[in-house]
Amino acid sequence: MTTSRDESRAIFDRAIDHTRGLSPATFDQWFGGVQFDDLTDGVLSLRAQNEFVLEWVKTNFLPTITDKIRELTGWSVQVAWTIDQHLEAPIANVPQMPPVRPRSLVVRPSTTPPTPPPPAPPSGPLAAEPRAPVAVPAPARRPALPDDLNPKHTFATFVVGPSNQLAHAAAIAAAGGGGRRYNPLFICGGTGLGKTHLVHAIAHRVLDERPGARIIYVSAERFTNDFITAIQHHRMDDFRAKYRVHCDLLLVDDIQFLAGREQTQEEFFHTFNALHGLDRQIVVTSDKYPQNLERMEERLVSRFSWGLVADIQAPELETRVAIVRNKAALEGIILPDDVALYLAQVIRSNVRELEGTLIRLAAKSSLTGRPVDLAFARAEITAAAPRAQIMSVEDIQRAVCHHFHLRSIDLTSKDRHKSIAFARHVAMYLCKQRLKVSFPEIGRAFGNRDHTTVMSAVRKIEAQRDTDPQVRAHLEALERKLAGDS
Ligand SMILES: Nc1ncnc2c1ncn2[C@@H]1O[C@H](COP(=O)(O)OP(=O)(O)OP(=O)(O)O)[C@@H](O)[C@H]1O
Repeated sequence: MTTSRDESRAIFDRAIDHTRGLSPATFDQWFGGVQFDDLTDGVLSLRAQNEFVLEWVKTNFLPTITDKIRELTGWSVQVAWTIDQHLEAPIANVPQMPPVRPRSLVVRPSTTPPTPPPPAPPSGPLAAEPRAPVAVPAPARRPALPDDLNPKHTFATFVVGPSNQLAHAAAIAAAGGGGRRYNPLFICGGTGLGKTHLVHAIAHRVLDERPGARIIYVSAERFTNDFITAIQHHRMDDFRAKYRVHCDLLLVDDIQFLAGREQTQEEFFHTFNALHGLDRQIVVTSDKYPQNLERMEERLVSRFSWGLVADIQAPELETRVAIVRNKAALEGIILPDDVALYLAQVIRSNVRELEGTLIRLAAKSSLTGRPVDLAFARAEITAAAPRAQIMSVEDIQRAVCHHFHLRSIDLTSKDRHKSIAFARHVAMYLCKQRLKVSFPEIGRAFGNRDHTTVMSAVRKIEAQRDTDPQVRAHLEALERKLAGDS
């Protein structure tokens, strides 16, 4: 099939619109450095401003674009690239400033009007910079909070329990609040467990106590986009000054986003070294332990472990109850104790979900005029949540016993017979997979075993799942059973 230039441009535009729709802000950042040349008989000719843009677009966007073109035309698309520093008609118009509201906060020291500088500690990461003239004036009092720093995420609203107390204490120390300070502080844990909350709390605390402190709070994605914009606009000096010099406290959320982004990792490595060398506090969050970060340079991984790695586990029942009560009080929701307990019992996987359910119940209650009582909560949750979410450890134990023809007491007993131990390990693994309860909680439910026993059981089954077809078959059968039964 041969197409006219207009037709091929129209096809390309449709593919591009589709791709832009998936992530408009990121798209515009990148496609300001790409130009369409031609699309003829399955050969797509593109121009990139530099190699870096080319690589990024090729890795992150091209598959979506070429898939869409294939869908529209049936062509199996080949891409021909040219490097051209001076693009005449880039696909996206790049504004002078990054196109999205930066998910970062930079607080610069106050210079005008002259006000007494905030009391600075004699030394340490948050000590005032030598009084270099700074171009951007900032308010002398605590600056207004940007949207991306949630005003509710403070230490005061964070409920501390065994699952998060180390991370909490370390966060307080990182904010200069006493205790041994670790640099970097690496906070890791599953989704919705309070990592971002703690990082915001650090920023709030520092801003309260030292309004002049220069804090950068940034997601790793934002850091990446800033970096790219700086490269595109030849503003690397500004970028480096911002991150390496005019920064007393660097808070980076979701560092796992840097996976496989080698050049950004390299830049972050140097940023890290510069700040660490000046003893400026660095706090990083991640959904994984440093050593489990994939496609991350070894030297970065090792630096992440230089200070303290503090993990957050799924909260225990008591903490969940406290969180849900706290949230209700903050939102002005009247929540009877039995409903708080019920919610905490059935929603274990993450706090975000727990909070979301509470808000949903409150909204439904005000719409229907029904009070949030136990019957109402039960009915709503059963109707709304996928049943897998409200499955309990006991449900999994029951399913495993049924599958392996065991009695439930076998799983909690001290019996080390091979077949019983294997079934027990499988049950522990499924609890970790499906319920996201903490290792200690699982240990308690399996005859008060130590959390390290659970961790090793889970690891064992993970390894066998990948190598042993029989184990995989058991797991698949159980997964099916749980999906059907639950
Ligand atoms: N211990 C806690 N006390 C009070 N609120 C909490 C606690 N843990 C989590 N939350 C709340 O749960 C919600 C999700 O937390 P947060 O956004 O910090 O999770 P996260 O670990 O950063 O997740 P993700 O990795 O998905 O970004 C927030 O509203 C937060 O305030």
